[in-house]
Amino acid sequence: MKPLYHSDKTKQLDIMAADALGLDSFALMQAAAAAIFKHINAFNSILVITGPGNNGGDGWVVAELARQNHQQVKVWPMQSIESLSGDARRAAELYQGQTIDAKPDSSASYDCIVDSIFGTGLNQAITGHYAKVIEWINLQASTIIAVDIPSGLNGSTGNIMGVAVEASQTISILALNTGLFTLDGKDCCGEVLLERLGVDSSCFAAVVAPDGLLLDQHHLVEISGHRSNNSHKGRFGHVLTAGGQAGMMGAVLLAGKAVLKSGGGLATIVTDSAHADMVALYAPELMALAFDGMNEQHLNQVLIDKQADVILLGMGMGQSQWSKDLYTCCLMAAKPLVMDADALGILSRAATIPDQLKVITPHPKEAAVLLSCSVAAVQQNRWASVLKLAQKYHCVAVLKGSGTLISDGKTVWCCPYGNANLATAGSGDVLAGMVAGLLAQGFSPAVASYLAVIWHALAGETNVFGLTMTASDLLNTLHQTVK
Ligand SMILES: NC(=O)C1=CN([C@@H]2O[C@H](COP(=O)(O)OP(=O)(O)OC[C@H]3O[C@@H](n4cnc5c(N)ncnc54)[C@H](OP(=O)(O)O)[C@@H]3O)[C@@H](O)[C@H]2O)[C@@H](O)CC1
Ligand SMILES: Nc1ncnc2c1ncn2[C@@H]1O[C@H](COP(=O)(O)OP(=O)(O)O)[C@@H](O)[C@H]1O
Ligand SMILES: [K+]
Repeated sequence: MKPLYHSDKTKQLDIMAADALGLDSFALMQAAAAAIFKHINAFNSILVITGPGNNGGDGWVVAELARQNHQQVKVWPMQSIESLSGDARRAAELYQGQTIDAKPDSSASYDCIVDSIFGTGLNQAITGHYAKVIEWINLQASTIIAVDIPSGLNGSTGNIMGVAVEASQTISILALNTGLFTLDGKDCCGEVLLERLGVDSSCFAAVVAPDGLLLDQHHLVEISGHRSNNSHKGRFGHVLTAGGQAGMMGAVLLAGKAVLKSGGGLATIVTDSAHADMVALYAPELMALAFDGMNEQHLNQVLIDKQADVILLGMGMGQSQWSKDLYTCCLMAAKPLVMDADALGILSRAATIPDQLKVITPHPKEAAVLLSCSVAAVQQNRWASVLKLAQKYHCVAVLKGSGTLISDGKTVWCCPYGNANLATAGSGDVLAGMVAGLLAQGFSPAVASYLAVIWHALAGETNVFGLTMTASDLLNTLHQTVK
């Protein structure tokens, strides 16, 4: 897994890399620019837009390399050369080519625009002239290559600070920033490429602790690779999936089916007595158990008789007295618990956190309730929010959304896959069922969570349904990613 760093660690990493390579800071800038230049050396016409700091410095060096390569290149500096300092000033002074001092007229077109306005040094919302230039960049049909970070994107959190470049490609230098992969990061970055400059950034990890780890689809081999032929369904766990009050039966059915689709051996739906008989009509492979709010003892007996390995609680459960009874009853069973949806509201008001709670799977609004803050506060720093969730509830937290984050309270894993086609009713219920299904098969809570998130996101991203995809379609395409 590639380490991810908040952007305030960049300077420290730059110094370590320069040391490791035996370079001074200007030679490091030249090395960074040479690595970026490899990605633009085939374009005919290039406009490099440079900012006030070292990100701009990179741009000036790139432009000079393009000029020496006989490409048509112009620099549009956002600041006069005299106002620059340090390495950026030196880079600008070494540039021998043309500059422009205003927006190109509409007849001029460039195959490629290099965005080297701001990188890790962005420290406030972009306004005024800079904002207008970024808005202009986003209207161009050119290939837009962002140096290090798309200008305007907060490299740590993935928030757009006023306005941000929407790049075709982002070429990160030395290490990847956390903000490239969550919230607005994915929309701003396009394809993310890492240029290590010959330094293995994993060797930094012992000195500068990463703020996150980037998940990779290769982890999915862990799912299909662990089954012996001489095994039976009892070996793959039994999940009790509890919820589904009137009008929301579908949620618990999707979750229960996802338990089986993700390889769980047995799945029982615990639901309102009014619908329990309908479960088999939806999916005959599911078992059903009626809960009428009064017979806790009966449910407990079943939990023991059926030897449920995991309880998944909350999908379509509501917040009524029946819901609270079901919550209480499921907790009495003292089985590993996964909580989603309505169970999270009850958990947020509960006097105690159950010891057996293993995983919570909130979307940002549910996370806000769990952390007693606003949705904006959760999203303002998803990295800090997921850590807080895991630490407060002593379990693995899955903070869903674009760039889902998973944490066990120490490490944060980030899933770079998935797209907005997953923003469809019930897709979170499918994810919760997958987490529980993998947990029941013996994966640890953290591994079950991140494997389910990768699998779910890839299935959503790669299936043929596109935006017509429903949660049921998603269930039916899981096999295309893992068999
Ligand atoms: N040797 C190295 O160091 C290497 C560095 N490398 C490259 O350097 C980048 C980091 O460089 P950096 O630290 O200079 O930051 P960068 O993003 O260029 O700009 C900071 C400037 O922007 C200004 N500013 C900030 N926000 C603003 C706003 N909203 N509106 C207006 N102005 C704003 C801020 O002003 P200040 O607030 O300080 O007055 C300051 O002047 C990194 O991403 C990588 O590309 C590589 O070459 C490898 C070697
Ligand atoms: N824009 C997006 N990009 C990637 N994944 C998304 C996006 N929007 C939603 N998702 C994923 O879809 C699922 C939606 O879950 P949730 O909001 O709980 O929906 P529901 O309650 O309808 O099941 C989560 O796994 C979430 O990460
Ligand atoms: K940039």
